[in-house]
Amino acid sequence: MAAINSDLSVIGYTFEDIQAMASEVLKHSTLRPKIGIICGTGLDGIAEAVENQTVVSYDSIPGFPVSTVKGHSGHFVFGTLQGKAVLLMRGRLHYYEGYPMWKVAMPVRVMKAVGIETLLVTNAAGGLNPDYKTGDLMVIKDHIDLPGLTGECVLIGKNDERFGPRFLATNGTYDKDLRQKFMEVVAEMGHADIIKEGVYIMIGGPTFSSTAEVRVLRMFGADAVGMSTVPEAVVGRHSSMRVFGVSLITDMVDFEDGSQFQVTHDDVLKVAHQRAQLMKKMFLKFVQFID
Ligand SMILES: O=P(O)(O)O[C@@H]1C[C@H](O)[C@@H](CO)O1
Ligand SMILES: Nc1nc2[nH]cnc2c(=O)[nH]1
Repeated sequence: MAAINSDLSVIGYTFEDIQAMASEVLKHSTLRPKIGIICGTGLDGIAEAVENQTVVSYDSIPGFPVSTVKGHSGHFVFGTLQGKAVLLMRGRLHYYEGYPMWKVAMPVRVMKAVGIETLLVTNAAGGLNPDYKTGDLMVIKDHIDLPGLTGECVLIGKNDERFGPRFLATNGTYDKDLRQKFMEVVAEMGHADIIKEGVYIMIGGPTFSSTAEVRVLRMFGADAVGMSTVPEAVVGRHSSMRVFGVSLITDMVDFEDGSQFQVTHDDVLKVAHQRAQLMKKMFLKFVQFID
């Protein structure tokens, strides 16, 4: 009798699958971007600033999963930002939507096959660090892959070395120069007061964390909690991309027992929309410095 799970080929897309999807995406534009941007929940305002846009809907790419979450519209946008060719993902995939972890970050492999070398990732997150406030931005200096630590690492499954190495060091995932440049840009724009640098912890979601859980997350050393980004950043590094991530703090978690405040997805979207224009301006300045 065959061993259970002996067919490892069912885990993951093949190199050829990814190449085929990338070719499909590339058919739609003559641009060959090296900068890729993944827009977090409600944070796709940056797409408005993209000039010479070509939109490629995920559902038009054979085999490509679709986004199902409010605030994630589900298409790639080719175009230029400050004259630089970019490829945006308006809509990401989350583990809690029911996708296996290896599928959640497969668009990053497609981006790599398209030619992306620098990956900029945004997300909406809850603030755990008591020095933060709603509306702050946290440049991600490191992450805690809670699903990964508990056996749901995005790189689990058969490894094709053409994607990257079997074993990956994930310290230093977030590019130091890009982090520094973003902080400088924001400070020059007069917003040094809202910019922080910290550790993002990924939970599987879709539940927002309980009071006991947020205490644990803080004890682990995390400054913000969210439900995405880490698989994308890990696959980005696995693909030898330069990775940058920034979290918008959409709410502050409450550590007190009996707290009446309960965050909702609409609260997250509201703060994301309030900050959309500012984030757009920051990214417009930031991309100028990316080679
Ligand atoms: O895609 P991101 O991580 O920005 O989305 C956050 C986390 C959940 O998907 C959602 C919760 O409101 O926002
Ligand atoms: N509290 C909290 N707020 C969020 N905003 C976006 N994601 C999250 C999360 O996981 N927790």
